[in-house]
Amino acid sequence: MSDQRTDARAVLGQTESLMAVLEQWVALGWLRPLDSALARFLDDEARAAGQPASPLLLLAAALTSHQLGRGHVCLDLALMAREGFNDALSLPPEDDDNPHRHWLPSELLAGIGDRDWAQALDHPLLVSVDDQADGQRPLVHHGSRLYLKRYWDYEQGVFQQLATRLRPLATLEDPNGSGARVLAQALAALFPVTAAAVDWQRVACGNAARQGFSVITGGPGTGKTTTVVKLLAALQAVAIAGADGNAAGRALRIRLAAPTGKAAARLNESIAGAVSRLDLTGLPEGEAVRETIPSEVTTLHRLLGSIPGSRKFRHHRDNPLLVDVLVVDEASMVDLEMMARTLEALPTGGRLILLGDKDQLASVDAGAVLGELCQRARQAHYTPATVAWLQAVTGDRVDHSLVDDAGCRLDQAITLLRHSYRFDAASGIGQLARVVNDPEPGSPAMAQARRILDAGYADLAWVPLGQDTDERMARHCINGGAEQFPNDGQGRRQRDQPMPPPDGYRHYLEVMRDQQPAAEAGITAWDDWAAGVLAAYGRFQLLCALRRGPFGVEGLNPLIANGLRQAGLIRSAEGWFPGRPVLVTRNDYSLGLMNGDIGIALELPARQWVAGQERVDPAHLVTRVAFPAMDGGVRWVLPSRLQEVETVFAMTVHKSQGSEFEHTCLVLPDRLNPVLTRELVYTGITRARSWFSLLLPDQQVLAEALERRVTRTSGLGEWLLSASRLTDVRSGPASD
Ligand SMILES: Nc1ncnc2c1ncn2[C@@H]1O[C@H](COP(=O)(O)OP(=O)(O)OP(=O)(O)O)[C@@H](O)[C@H]1O
Repeated sequence: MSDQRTDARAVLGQTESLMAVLEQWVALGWLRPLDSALARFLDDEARAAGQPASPLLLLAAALTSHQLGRGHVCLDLALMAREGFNDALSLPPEDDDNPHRHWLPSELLAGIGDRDWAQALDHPLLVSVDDQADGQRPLVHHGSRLYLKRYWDYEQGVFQQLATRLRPLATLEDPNGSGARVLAQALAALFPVTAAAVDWQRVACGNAARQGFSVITGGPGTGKTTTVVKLLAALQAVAIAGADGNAAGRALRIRLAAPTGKAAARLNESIAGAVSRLDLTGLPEGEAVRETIPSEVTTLHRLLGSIPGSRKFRHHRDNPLLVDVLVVDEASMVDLEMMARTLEALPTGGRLILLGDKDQLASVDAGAVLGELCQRARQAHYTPATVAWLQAVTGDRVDHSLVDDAGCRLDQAITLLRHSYRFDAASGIGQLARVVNDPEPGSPAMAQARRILDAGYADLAWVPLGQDTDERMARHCINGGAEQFPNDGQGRRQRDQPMPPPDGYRHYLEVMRDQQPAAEAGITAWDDWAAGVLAAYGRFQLLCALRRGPFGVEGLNPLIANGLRQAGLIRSAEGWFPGRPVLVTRNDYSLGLMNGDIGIALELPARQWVAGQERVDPAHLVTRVAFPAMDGGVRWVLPSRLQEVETVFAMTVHKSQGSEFEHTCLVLPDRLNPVLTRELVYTGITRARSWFSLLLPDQQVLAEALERRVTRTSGLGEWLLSASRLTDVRSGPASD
């Protein structure tokens, strides 16, 4: 051991030795080339300035970059020492089976203490200490955390922006003032039924109306969309009545956005439905309010005006958005950088309302902003002043167990919707999501999940895969696995209508084959057919945790495609075969396609212009990819124009965020992997609307996944929850 420590000292005593270890970690796939390149770059810069950096500092820089690649905003030195270096850094990766590894982080860093870090990080050219972080030094050291400067700036930007907005608006702060009275009337009209229990949707409307920044969070079907539409109606009622301090009678400019095109399209649909269902009869402004609520949802990138080839946007602090209220749905998918850019582009008096499920997987890129903001949502921590205001304005009396004299400003801005209207007590999907997300203390989450899975819920099936794994997976995904559900998936009803049994991929391919228009049919018939195929595709989706391996996208896609070909449902398993579903993996602004959009390749007659009219040419068949258009129609794209797409018979749970499918099937791998966590399983389950099936090669993998939570290192939650940090913004209400 002491020999090893001496060797480790030697590695950390010489830059070239350290760089050799970093290069080896890159070769093993433990670090990204980017991570070691950063260390090399910093070393060159420091040498050029005649102030060489210590190898320990270079190692810290490479590890900070490594952590960013894993979604952590910074490297937490104290946490690393506490949790163990290898665990905190996930090195070696769990799927690493290379027997010839060299150094482990725990071996290199054994015996490195606070003093060593402090000495190493004391480098005036490379590292600023938080309060001088306005310079250009590439790293920022704050407490036990080390940041790349850019991410420090994002975190501080989000913190500062939220801190200034986290206060009651002056026009609404007094519950007896005219603004609050108009709001109370609007809420009474929008929520006419007064139940004995607290109506959390009404509380959410009150809370969100009260301040410049708010979050409405809740699981699937808890009514986030329904609530935000009522909230917008209430805000417009107050604005039109001139009770919000804005120019009298002017309706608010509202914009709705989501992080991906797919999520935007889905919200587009559900918002339009919720707006049309709004009962406005009790509002003095009545129907006039409906017209002031937009139902068009855009992506955040489009809203902010992305500039191709740049991380910058057209809208920023000096060119803010022209909005009074910005609603961002699926906010769990918004990473720290995007949140910083969005807040920066919001005008000073503009409100931001975030909607999302705090328990879903965090964004792929660094940061878990929604999760951090909502850490204390379950216990609410509302102050007596908030509770009194809510009671005066909404009529709801929040239970005393949720009251906290010491609640901070952030707590007051968060509302958790606590009742699912989609999944009642008879829903296995709802029950399973609940125990996976929030198991009762005292017994393993797996035991609780098994109890639900074995309870015979009509909407749940689980299939332990043993022999003939490939064949069973393919059969399940092609035919829908109805026989795995109680009563063979027969006899369920939905809104008093009989419900068809769960589908697999066979369904949309049969729609494609059986409903294909006659060759000479007109353009509309072909468009309607494509829309029907796309809708049918949405009835089933296979989700998996990984990209690689037999249980990842790369193994499952050919497995399913070959199965479909053998079943005679597609004619080829490769290339642009008719029926190939594709997922867009990168935004393509020229085509108007967004990361996450799904299209299907279809064969149809070519179109040509004859005498000023577009006609089909039945003699000439072409392949085009149909994508759903925002207006409910179809957009056709030439396959050759699609550069960044992949077949999507199997989709990772990460990619599925923001989407829902009638029947969702989740397959887990046969061995543990770092991405397998409770959040991943929860997100997979909650993509299911009516049927959920789980394919398990090894139950132990599920058991272990359910015991692991995603933790992301960042300072945002701590900054926002720290009362002392908020004293400067507690000095008084904001002006509107
Ligand atoms: N207060 C309510 N009373 C009765 N039904 C409701 C209520 N609120 C919502 N619903 C119904 O519950 C379903 C889900 O609502 P909604 O789409 O608003 O939830 P969500 O949280 O946005 O869902 P998602 O999980 O899709 O994001 C809808 O059918 C809606 O009409």
